[in-house]
Order: sequence, then C-alpha cells, then structure tokens
Amino acid sequence: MNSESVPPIPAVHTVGLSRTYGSMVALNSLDLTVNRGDLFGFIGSNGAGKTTTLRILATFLAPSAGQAKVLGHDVVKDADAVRHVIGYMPDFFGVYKDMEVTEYLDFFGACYKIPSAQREKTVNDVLELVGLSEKKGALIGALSRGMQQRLGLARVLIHDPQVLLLDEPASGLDPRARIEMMAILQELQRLGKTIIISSHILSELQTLCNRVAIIERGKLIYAGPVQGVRDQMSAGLVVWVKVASDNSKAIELLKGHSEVAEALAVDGRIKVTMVNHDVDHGFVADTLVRGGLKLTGLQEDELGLEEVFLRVTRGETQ
Ligand SMILES: Nc1ncnc2c1ncn2[C@@H]1O[C@H](COP(=O)(O)OP(=O)(O)OP(=O)(O)O)[C@@H](O)[C@H]1O
Repeated sequence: MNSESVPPIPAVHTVGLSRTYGSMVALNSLDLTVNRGDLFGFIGSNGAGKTTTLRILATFLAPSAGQAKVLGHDVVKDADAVRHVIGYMPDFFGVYKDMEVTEYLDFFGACYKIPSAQREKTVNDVLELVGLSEKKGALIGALSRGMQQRLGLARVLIHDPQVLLLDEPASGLDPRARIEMMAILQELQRLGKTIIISSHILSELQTLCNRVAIIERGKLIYAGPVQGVRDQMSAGLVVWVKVASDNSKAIELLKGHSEVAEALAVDGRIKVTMVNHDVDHGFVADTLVRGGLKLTGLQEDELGLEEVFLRVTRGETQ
C-alpha cells in the first residue's frame, strides 16, 4: 500500500460504543466517524445519549462495550494522550465567581503546565479569540451568561487542543449571545479545529455544521451532511402554488401528472407533493399555464431540520 492510499486518521471514531447505567441502555452500539476539520452537530432530544457520548470521548466515563478513539488514541487505553488533544466543555460547569477572568485562565494554564513566561500571551490570545479581551480584569460573577459561556470556551482552548467537545455550549443564551458563540465556533473551525457540538436546538446547527449525527435512545439514526438528512427523510418534494383563480381546475391538472403524488388546497394555495424528492418541478408552471390558468406564485418547500428531526425520531423521546 503506498502512502497516498492510507486513509487519514479521523478526529473521532467509535465502533459499537455502548454504555449502560444498571439496566438502562444510555448508548447502544454507536458507530460514529468525525473527520478532522468538521464542525459536527450532535443532535438528539433530552436523554438521547449526547452527554454520555461526549463524556466517554473526554475520558470521564468508561464505555460498557465497544471502542472510541480520538485522533487515533483509545479513550480507555490511551486516556492521557486523549486529554492532551481534546478540549471538553461540559453542559454545566462551575465558574469561580470571585476570581478575575485572567486569574481563572492563568490557573487552568498552570494546570496544563504551560510555562509561566508563556501564560500571559496564551491567556491574551484565547481571550481575544472569544471576544473577551475587554473583560480581562472583570470578576467572573459580574459577567453575563453569554460571556461566562465564552470564558468556558476560552478555558478549553488554553492548551490549544485539536478537537473540541462542546456539550450544548449555546444553551441558556439569548439569540444575540448564541449568534456570537456560533461565530466564534466558525472562526475556530477556520483555524483548523475539529468541533463537535451537541444540541437539541436544531435550527442553529442547520447552517453552522457541515455534518451532523442524529441520535435517539442511544442509537444513531443518521450521520452525514445536513442536506442528506433532508433528502433522506423527505418523502417527496413539496411545491406551493398560487393561481389567480380556479384552484380546483389547477388541482385536477396537476393530479393528472405522473410526477405528482398529491395536490390539495391549503389556505388559498395549492400544496403539490411530488413522487420523488429530486424531481425537476418546472412542469408545474407549464401544466398550469397550458391549462389556461394564471400562475401568481410558486415556491419550493424548504424542509427545515427541525421538521426532519421530528420525522426521524417519530417522537421517540424518553
Ligand atoms: N449517572 C447516571 N445514572 C443513571 N442514568 C443516567 C446517568 N447519566 C445519564 N443517565 C441516563 O442515560 C440516558 C442518556 O443521558 P444523557 O445525559 O447522555 O443524554 P443527553 O442526550 O445528553 O440529554 P440532555 O439533552 O438532557 O443533556 C438518559 O436516560 C439518562 O437519564
């Protein structure tokens, strides 16, 4: 085998990863690959197993069965090596409210054995990355929730890890703080980090992540590009049509077309569901115009990830 054909080591690779708590199966044979450089969304409703997975990857929790590797290091056999390459931000973390921002980061820098001569620069760099340079001397307790989350992110960046495991980093943030957090994550991806972000807030991951995995009851339901979720889950493309008059004639004309599975009037418009997802819907306008009708609107239905998720999980939350 020549060197070009050796596949790159993925950022995260799990095979048959399982975790039980007594008789409760929290994670059920999870096979997951996250490539280097991915901004990877890990999606699941409450209790789906996201935190359990991230804690195993962060070496805080032992798997009951299966294997997990981070950049080729086994999380059980090679836990120390894993800890060096990851930055783990738990869903709930205590902040030392009476400490100043720089003191706090300096403390964690010392824990990671960053030499004191380097620490000031490292702390300044991470503060700049998360947009907190102005708050260097502030008491942590006086920071807003969004700032505290960003400080938490700064903390996990202090040893310059390659893989970030972020458990719901945007939870509890207002829309503005959430957008700021997402912008920072995009910047970190641009800097070459691999980022796994868990969330049940789907709409924000839709545009942020290049790949997503959906888990439910500890089982993987989907892994791949965001667009793939929509394609896989949407039975047929939906197009919304508006005609100047005579909806019933329009429906009759459309129903006569072999690509149309269903056409029905909904709130003054016509919802046209195609047989397939990847159909060219140009024929809809042709059919109506040739039938003597005046078309006043035509819009493809963009199936949101939220809706897809609901379809995918069929409400199987615990
Ligand atoms: N220490 C524990 N002891 C017993 N059961 C646990 C423990 N930790 C988690 N579980 C159970 O394992 C399942 C998965 O939990 P986990 O926290 O991984 O889910 P999650 O997807 O992160 O959920 P959330 O979005 O609510 O944080 C849940 O049913 C949970 O109740």
